Amino acid sequence: RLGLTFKKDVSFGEWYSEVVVKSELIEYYDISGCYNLRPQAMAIWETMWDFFDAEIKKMKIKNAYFPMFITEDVLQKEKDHVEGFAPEVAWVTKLGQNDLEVPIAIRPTSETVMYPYFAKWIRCHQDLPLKLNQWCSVVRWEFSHPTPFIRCREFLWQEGHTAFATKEEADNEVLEILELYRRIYEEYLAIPVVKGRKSEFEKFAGGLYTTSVEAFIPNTGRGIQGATSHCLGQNFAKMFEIDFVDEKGEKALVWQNSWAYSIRTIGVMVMVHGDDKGLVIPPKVSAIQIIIIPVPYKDADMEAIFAACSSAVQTLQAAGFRAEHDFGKKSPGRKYNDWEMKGVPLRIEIGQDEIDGNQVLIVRRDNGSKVNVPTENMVEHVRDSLSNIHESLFNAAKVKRDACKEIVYTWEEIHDCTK
Ligand SMILES: O=C(C[C@H]1NCCC[C@H]1O)Cn1cnc2c(c1=O)CCCC2
Ligand SMILES: [Mg+2]
Repeated sequence: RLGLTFKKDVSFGEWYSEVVVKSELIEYYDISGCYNLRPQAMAIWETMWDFFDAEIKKMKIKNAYFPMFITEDVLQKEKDHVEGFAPEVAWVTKLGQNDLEVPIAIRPTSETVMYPYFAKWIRCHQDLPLKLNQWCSVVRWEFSHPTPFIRCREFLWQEGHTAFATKEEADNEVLEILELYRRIYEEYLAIPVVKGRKSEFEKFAGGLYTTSVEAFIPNTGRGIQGATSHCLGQNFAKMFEIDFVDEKGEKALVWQNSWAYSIRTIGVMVMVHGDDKGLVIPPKVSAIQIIIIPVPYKDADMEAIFAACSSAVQTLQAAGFRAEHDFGKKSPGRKYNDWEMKGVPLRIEIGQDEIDGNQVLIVRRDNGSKVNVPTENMVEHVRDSLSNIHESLFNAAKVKRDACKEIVYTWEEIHDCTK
């Protein structure tokens, strides 16, 4: 069946579940809360990964990889706040037919895995700062309604874990990382976010303070946490005895941060920009930025049309764009629907008219605008269109968010803006 059966503004939840599948981002899996991430989604994740990984390397943060399994006694070490999460922790209790003597937890996050070794590796102030990151998946057996990308039982994320000699260094890094999260949302996903500090009640229980970037989902009228950057203070240093001999020869506890963003970013992108024709992918993160489609006609010169499509792809790829052609057997109309469903930002149609006029027809996914462009201006028109698409997606999202933003000065004024 062509197109979506659910309308975004009528049945948002059903629309979301349908569009992530029909756009080929996700395939549902037979374990609730787990999903197959298909190449289109992986390409979006990789684009953000490339940006963030390059940026943290500039900050001299190194990637490592720690085991996913945690013994019970180590996990309980962080008992105060793990208690609150205990139901979410998945345990390995059997190997083959045999029960395990001691059950082993699957990491829901890696503080308890890493920090005993931070204690071992940090002896004196020359060992500081210790700044590690890992790209991995974590498991949290959530019981509330699972949602692809947004609330999964296993999800891809990065988790950064850093240790410093001084609070000042930690405070600075918390905000440097938060700025990178803002950039991921605003510069890559065209989604406006609000930076802020969580209340004592909402902060990460194990930390000193929590900062986050908050996005907004117009269809639910609710904010959503986009990514978090925590200062842990010396809480974990006390718990895991992570101390060092400072310049004065005295023992001191380290100051730590931990920070993460996950594939939830992709879910927010779908929710904010998608429409009733399917996905709308911001150009920076789209695996294919321009799809070129030949438009056959009864007595058209198909050879010339296919050749023009291939050369347009070459030209655009040479200019640094991710361009592909669709020479499939489907009708042009079917192809338009399929690529609109997949959210490709620009479509170029080339038929006999375009051959005769030495031009291309460029169609924008976000606003459906169509324009004939002389072939020699194609590259610069594509460049302008892609950056304009990003801007207009961002501005549209900002207008919707600001319509639901109120500045309040008293607790009484806080109310649900969808009412
Ligand atoms: O994971 C964090 C804090 C921190 N972990 C590392 C990356 C940044 C930040 O998310 C909070 N948290 C959330 N969820 C859980 C735990 C938990 O500590 C521990 C038990 C299972 C579920
Ligand atoms: Mg949770």
